[in-house]
Amino acid sequence: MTEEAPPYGTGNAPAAPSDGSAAAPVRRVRTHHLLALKEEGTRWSMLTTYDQYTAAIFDEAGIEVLLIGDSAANNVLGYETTLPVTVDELLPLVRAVSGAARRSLVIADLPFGSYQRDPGQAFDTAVRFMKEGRAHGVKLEGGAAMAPTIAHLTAAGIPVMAHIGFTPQSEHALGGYRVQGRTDAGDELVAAAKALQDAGAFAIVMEMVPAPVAARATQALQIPTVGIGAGPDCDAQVLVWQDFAGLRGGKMARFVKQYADLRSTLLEAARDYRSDVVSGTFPGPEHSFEK
Ligand SMILES: Nc1nc(=O)c2c([nH]1)NC[C@@H]1CN(c3ccc(C(=O)N[C@@H](CCC(=O)O)C(=O)O)cc3)CN21
Ligand SMILES: CC(C)C(=O)C(=O)O
Ligand SMILES: [Mg+2]
Repeated sequence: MTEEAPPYGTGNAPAAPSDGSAAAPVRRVRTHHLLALKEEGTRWSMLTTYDQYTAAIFDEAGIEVLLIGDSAANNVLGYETTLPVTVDELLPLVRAVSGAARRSLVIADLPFGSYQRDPGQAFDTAVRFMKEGRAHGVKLEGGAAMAPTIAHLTAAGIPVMAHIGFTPQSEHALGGYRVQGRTDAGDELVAAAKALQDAGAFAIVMEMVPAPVAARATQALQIPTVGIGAGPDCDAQVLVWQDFAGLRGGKMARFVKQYADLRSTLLEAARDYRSDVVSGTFPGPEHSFEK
């Protein structure tokens, strides 16, 4: 006897395409594919995601890499910055995303304080994200000082995405949310990118870096650069999903382009629903059980 699937959730199983077609076997995006894309001059995209439904949708759309950002701190959990979020808070989100993504590469962001002590601490945290969260790799913030940590993780078979420029976990040391690598600090940024590549990183996020500096780093590296506020010449781009989909209100950073207006859509839907409930229009007979 076959049981019908309940009309909710996915049981965290790989999502079937929304057109109702049978789930065809798909090939997972791998880090070496991203390197090959750079070699052939093809750009690729990354979005943050923190739950199974957005993960399944972005996967179906062909987004090559899904990042469970530590930005879940401010975009999901309601903290002001990324600093307070813990490994235990991020792990269930990582598990939700990796369970729903069939094709996208799933990368977990290591939160503040979970990897900076030494390479051993970074290893322990990365292993938790890969064993318990089923991530395919991790991302960590920091310049050349992170090279030994990246070398240690990659030697253990853990793909590592680096993150330089404006690194939000260091906002108090960097003096706030500002563009990094202006003037002669640009040379330092390119040098750091090379050091992280040499340590084994498979890609490097460059956040809020002047476009010419990001272009120079992109040209100097074999591994792909992933820009966010780093101009048009990076090999890939990343945005926080609530920014790109217009879910959150408020002032957006300059680097955000809004591709939808989900906040307005949901606001209108919630108002309509409430008004139907108050007026007695919902539920109707079609939503009721006669016996
Ligand atoms: N929703 C969201 N989007 C993000 O891009 C994001 C997060 N959250 N959380 C973690 C970090 C923090 N990030 C931020 C936050 C603020 C600015 C910002 O205020 N930028 C201004 C000032 C730039 C300047 O003048 O130097 C801007 O206009 O871009 C930038 C990046 C990027 N990340
Ligand atoms: C913005 C991306 C790169 C990030 O680190 C995050 O969302 O946490
Ligand atoms: Mg982050």
